[in-house]
Order: sequence, then C-alpha cells, then structure tokens
Amino acid sequence: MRESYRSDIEMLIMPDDAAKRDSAVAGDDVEKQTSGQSLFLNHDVNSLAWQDVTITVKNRADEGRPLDILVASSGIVRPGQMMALMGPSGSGKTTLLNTLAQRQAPTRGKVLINGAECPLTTHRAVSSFVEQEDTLIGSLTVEETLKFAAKLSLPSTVSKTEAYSRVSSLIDAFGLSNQRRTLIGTPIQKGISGGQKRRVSVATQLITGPRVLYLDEPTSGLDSTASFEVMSFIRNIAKQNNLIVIASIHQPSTKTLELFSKVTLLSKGETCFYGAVSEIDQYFRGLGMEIPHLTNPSEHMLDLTNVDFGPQDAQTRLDIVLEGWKNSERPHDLENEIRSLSSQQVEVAPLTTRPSIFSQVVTLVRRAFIKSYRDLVCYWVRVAMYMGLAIMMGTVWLRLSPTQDHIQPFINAIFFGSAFLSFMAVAYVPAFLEDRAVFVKERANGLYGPTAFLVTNFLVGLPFLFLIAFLFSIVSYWLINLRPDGGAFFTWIMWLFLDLIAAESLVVLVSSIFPNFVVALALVAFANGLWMSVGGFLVAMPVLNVFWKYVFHYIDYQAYVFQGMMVNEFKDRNYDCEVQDGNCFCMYQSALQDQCKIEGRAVLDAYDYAPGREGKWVGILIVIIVVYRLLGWVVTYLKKT
Ligand SMILES: Nc1ncnc2c1ncn2[C@@H]1O[C@H](COP(=O)(O)OP(=O)(O)OP(=O)(O)O)[C@@H](O)[C@H]1O
Repeated sequence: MRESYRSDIEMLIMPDDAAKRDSAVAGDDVEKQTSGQSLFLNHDVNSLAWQDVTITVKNRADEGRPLDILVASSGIVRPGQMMALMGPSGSGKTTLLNTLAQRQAPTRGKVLINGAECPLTTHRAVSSFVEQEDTLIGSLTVEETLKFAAKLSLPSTVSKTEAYSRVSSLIDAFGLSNQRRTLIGTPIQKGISGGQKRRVSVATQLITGPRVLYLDEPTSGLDSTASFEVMSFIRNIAKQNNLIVIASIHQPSTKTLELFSKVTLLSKGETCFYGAVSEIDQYFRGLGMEIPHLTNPSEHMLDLTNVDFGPQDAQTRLDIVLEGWKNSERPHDLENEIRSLSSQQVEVAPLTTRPSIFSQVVTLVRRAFIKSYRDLVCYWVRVAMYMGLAIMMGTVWLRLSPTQDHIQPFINAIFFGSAFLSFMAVAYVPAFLEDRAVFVKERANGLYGPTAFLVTNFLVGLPFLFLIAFLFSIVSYWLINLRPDGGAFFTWIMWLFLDLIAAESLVVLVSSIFPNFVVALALVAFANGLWMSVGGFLVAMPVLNVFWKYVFHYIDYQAYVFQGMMVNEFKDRNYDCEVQDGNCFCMYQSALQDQCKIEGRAVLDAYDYAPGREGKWVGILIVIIVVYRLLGWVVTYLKKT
C-alpha cells in the first residue's frame, strides 16, 4: 500500500508557497499545463566536446607500468542531444564520464565547453552529475525531497516562489504528479518504484537548472520498461530545455537506445564507434558485421567488442572493429567538427550566493527532524529498545532498599545502567552510515560541507538522546529505588544524557573513519568493552595496571559518568546495617555506626570518589565530547568518499 503524505510539515519547509500552492496548484489541469513547458532553457552552452582525451594510469597488475585506460577519445554533443557511452564492463565508460564531468583530469587532451576549455568552477556551475546509486531519504515524500534539494542548492537570490515553481515543474515533467506525496520508501515502508526513484534522483539534480547533465548508469537495476520510461523523461526534458545529456549505459533495449541521439562505443578504452544512433546499422554493415535480424543493436555492439566472454575469435573481431574505425573518415570528420567550433567562453553567473552554513543547517535540521519522526527503524525502534532495557533493569533490581546488603546491587545497577546504555549506542551505527551516504553524495554535488553535516547531526541528536535519557530514567530510576529525591533524579538524567552524547559522538568518529557497517559496529562495541574494563569499577584503580590506567582510564567517559552517578546515589543517603542477635554489623565504617547505619559517603570513600568534583567531571565529559566531534569533523573533511 502506498501511503500518501499530506505535507503537514510543508509550512516548515516553504511556508509561503505551501499555502499558495494549496489554492493555486491543486488540480490536474495545472499539472497538464505545466508539463511540456520549458523548465530552465539552456541559452549558454552550445556544445560540449572532448578532443583526444587519454587517461593513463599506473597499472596495478604490472608493477605500476603506464596503462592507457582511455585512448584518444573525441566527441561532441550539442544542446537537446543525449549521448550514450556504451561498451563492455571495464571498457572505460565511467572513466570517460568522470573526465567529461571534470571529476578526473585527463592525462592528455581537452574537454571543451563552447569550444573552449573552461575553469572547474564554471563547469560545476553549468553541470550536474547523477550517481549510479540513489541515495534518497526513504522517509521523505517525493515533493519534500525536491523541496529540500531546492533549499540546499539554490542561491538565496532565487525566491521561494521561483523555487517552488521549479519543484512543481520538475515533478510534472518527470511524471511524478500522482506520487507527489508518496514516500520514497524504506525497507519497511513501501514507497515509489525503482524507476520513479531514479526519476526523483535525476530531478533533484535538475533543480539548479544545469545545462549539462551527466548520468552514471541511470538504468542500472531497472527492468527494460522502467529503463525506457526513465530515459524517455530525461530525453523529453533535454529536448524541451536544450540540455546536453551524457549517460553511461550498459545494454539498453532497442527502444531505449533509439531515445539517444548519439553513441560512443568503447572497448578497452579505445573508440569502436562514435556517431548517430541512426547510423549504427549502416556503419556495422559497412564493416561486414551487420546486425542480425531481430537482434538488439546494443547487444550486437557489445558482442562485437567484448573479449572477456566472447568466442575464441573475439579479439580478432574486435581488432577488425578498431581498425575499421581508425581507417574510416569518421575520426577525421569529427576532428574537423571539433576544430571548427568557434571558441567562446561560457558566460554563467558564478555561484557566489550559495545558502549560508546557518541556512543549510536549518534546512538539514528540518529534514532530519521529519526523518526522525517518520523513520521507525532509525528512532522509534531504538526508543522501544531503551524502554525495554529500562523495564528489564527496573524489574531485575526491583525496589532495592537502603540497607547494607543492597549497597552492592545499587552499585551494580549504576554500573550496568551507565555502561550498557553507552554500549547500546552501537544501534546508531546504521542510521549514521545512512545519513553519511546521503551527505557524501550531496557534498560531491556541492550542496554543503562537513561542518553543516556534523553540526546538524549533533543538534538533531540532542533532543532524541535527552528523550531516551528521560524515558529510560523515569521507568528504571523509581523501580530500582535509587535515591528518591527530585534533584537526584534530574542529576541522574544529566549524567545519562552526557553518557549518551559521548557514546554517540564516538559512533560518529568511528563510523566516519571506517564507514562500513560491520567494521564500525565491531570497533564501537570493542571501544565500549574497553571503557567498561578500565573505568575503575570492574578492576579497582589501585589494581589496574599503569598502561590501561594512564593511556585509557583518564579519557574513559563512562568512568566519569559512573563516578557522577555514584556520588549522586551515595552522597546524601544512609543505609541500615545488619542486625544479628541484637548485634549490629556494618560493612562500611562511618560516623553513623553507633546508630547501626552506614553513611553513603563511606561507600564513596571506599572507591575514592569524593563528592565536590562533579563539576570537573562534567567539564571533562564535555571536553571528551568536543574532541570526538572535532576529530569526526577532521576525518569527514579529509575523507571524500
Ligand atoms: N590502476 C589501474 N590499473 C589497472 N587497471 C585499471 C586501473 N584503474 C582503472 N583500471 C581499469 O580501467 C578500466 C576502465 O574502468 P571503468 O570503470 O571506466 O570501466 P566501465 O566501462 O565503466 O566498467 P563498468 O561497466 O564495469 O562500470 C577497467 O578495466 C579498470 O579495471
């Protein structure tokens, strides 16, 4: 069942326009009117060409000797045209696409816009790159996804009305009007189809009105019908807006191939064919390699150029294709066509007015807020888990009494509460990695940087962690019967809150260094095990050997939380000693011994946790949190993938 989300948070995203849209853009009529209209007509870029582009790498398999993975590739694409980069796996499609998009510098040759080489900033300003993997946020609707993309990418000079109009036009142009308020979808909440997801991904890249669009395998993972649908929408938009589209594509169906204007066919980095789709048939017939009746031309071209899985004479056949290309007039004609391009620097407004970090953080916080209250797995399952833990703890250590035989269970409950809750932060690893994947993609597209990402992550985490600390404590604190005092209760919540922030900061740091689910999970679990062991409770400080003490104990955030909670429990509470046959036996010696009681401070003395140092411990915890976060920022800043 597809859920239709009435955008109750619309006012949050684009308040003015949500209201206007409700009155103005509600019906199908308007949708029909807007579809087919130009979204952002390209007036600036009249050609994208590449000339003799060669990429040489150090061959991993041959002691780093030079290896050409792309050899003297040339081509030209004009406005309204869509070019397919085709070839068998490993033929160099992605390498060429990345080079054209200036994500990779050519060893030799040039990439020209309007016949001239242009600076990277200009190229970025006029183009967009759609990655192979969709990294959409599953708990947002189609419309919200585009609105947030608009908010993050459009300069402040673009008015809200204009931004909304772009979003609306894109939704219509990509045939997503009926899915406007449907969720993208998560593993447990069904959303739009795979093809529709691809269309949303492409639409988000068109918000800024690029003139050139690069697509890395836009149809991968889609069946032939969905592939055709996705490419048809892109083709129509390219035609209507005079856009230049270049897509690497593996094996399009005949119908999908016909949507393209041109094809570059590669094998082992060399050009096998470059030209109009309509010329494929005639060209290969000329080589004596006619496309057999009822055979898909892409399949035929791949068969001719694939030497990995082809028949024994595959290499001979490929040599004929390569020779055929070199000996034809075509490379020469292409060279002349590129040379004849009148060199003219592209004029585009530099993106100097990007949204400020503050505005990016506000947008990202709003987006994360929506995600958090909709994404069951990410947040509510974790809340449920902590509540289960609270009930478990509260009932295992049920209603302890202030007597000496319950002193140890109290201490154990404090240790378990602080250590295990911190340990459970491992459950945050998948959610963080998911957010990070979205960030990596959005950063590559120039939307925002590590500061906005990590500040948002921190801010969004705070209320959630406070909620967990509060709900967990409200159940477990009173069931266990920890010191029954309002002030003590809120102090306990404060320690738990700091504990959870530190634990989550550790998750952010570790998962940023190792952005792999299993590795991050194992390392966070290991680190928590380490903090438990060296905290001073399981192995008393005088016994703990100097290595663990001086290298790890003093940076162990769990230790400060445990000490703080111990002081909170024992500082102002007295415990009854045991009376046997009228005699009083006290486990701890204190000033109240003559009243057959133990002063809680005597317990603290035994652990050397003198009250009065809580402020310092809170300070140390904050420093640990800040250091984790700063290190997380440094790693994220340096690590681009
Ligand atoms: N340092 C290197 N040493 C050896 N080979 C390399 C090196 N770097 C890249 N290659 C090879 O260059 C070729 C081009 O890779 P590219 O990813 O561009 O191909 P592709 O056509 O996009 O493949 P696919 O369809 O599988 O994505 C591959 O065969 C790759 O193994």
